[in-house]
Amino acid sequence: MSLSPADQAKSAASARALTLVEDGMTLGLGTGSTAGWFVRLLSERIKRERIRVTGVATSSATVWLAEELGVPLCKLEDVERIDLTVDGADEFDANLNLIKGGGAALLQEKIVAAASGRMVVIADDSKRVARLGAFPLPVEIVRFGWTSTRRAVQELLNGMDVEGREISIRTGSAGPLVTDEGHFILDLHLGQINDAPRLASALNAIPGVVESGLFIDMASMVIIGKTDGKTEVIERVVAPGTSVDQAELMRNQDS
Ligand SMILES: O=C[C@H](O)[C@H](O)[C@H](O)COP(=O)(O)O
Repeated sequence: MSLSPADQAKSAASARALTLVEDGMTLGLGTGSTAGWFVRLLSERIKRERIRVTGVATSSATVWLAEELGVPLCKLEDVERIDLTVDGADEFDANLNLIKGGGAALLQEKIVAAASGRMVVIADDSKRVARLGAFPLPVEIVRFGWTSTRRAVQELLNGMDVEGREISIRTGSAGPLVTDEGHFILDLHLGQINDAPRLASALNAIPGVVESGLFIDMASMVIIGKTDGKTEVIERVVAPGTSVDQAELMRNQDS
């Protein structure tokens, strides 16, 4: 079966991430089309090599896919720690900060990433940006009083160093889309975010905001799949959680 260039890139990044998986690991399984490739390749390796790994899914969609493919799952509440999480992203920058949540799974994804020893992002080149913000930033909010929360987010944006300030409520087939955790999603059309860590903290301080799709200092590696099947790895040398200013990034070209 010949793959489209996009799938070739996603599968190359996923195959490279799979080399980080060791027998006995507990794995965070991300959500989205790229993470879906990883789950598929993982399932093939489990069958081929009989490795024993357990997955913690980050959405109902990933639970469904993993169960369909025979990848063993457990709940996050049943494990003390996740060894490695592999997930996609909507954007990443040179500091390995991310925008996630295009598929509405940002909350479980962030909880799982935070519980992981290591978060590895798999992506194609289209996700690489000089500054985050061209992709609308998803913000998960509770349904109660959601218009008040939207107003508070709007007021916050008026004082923030961003290019655009439009906010939309994400809709599904029957009104506002409801996430796996029962919340709504606001999409913030910001164009360019000039201080992502500051915006992330300020959003999280608004009552009614559950989480934003800004993943700051959480990823330790981004694997970029290319349409020719090659990969490029960008790795954070210092431990995740260390400030961006101190982070030294290392680039490797792979074949
Ligand atoms: O909520 C969805 C996730 O954050 C996805 O990982 C993200 O949207 C990237 O998805 P894809 O790999 O399909 O571009």
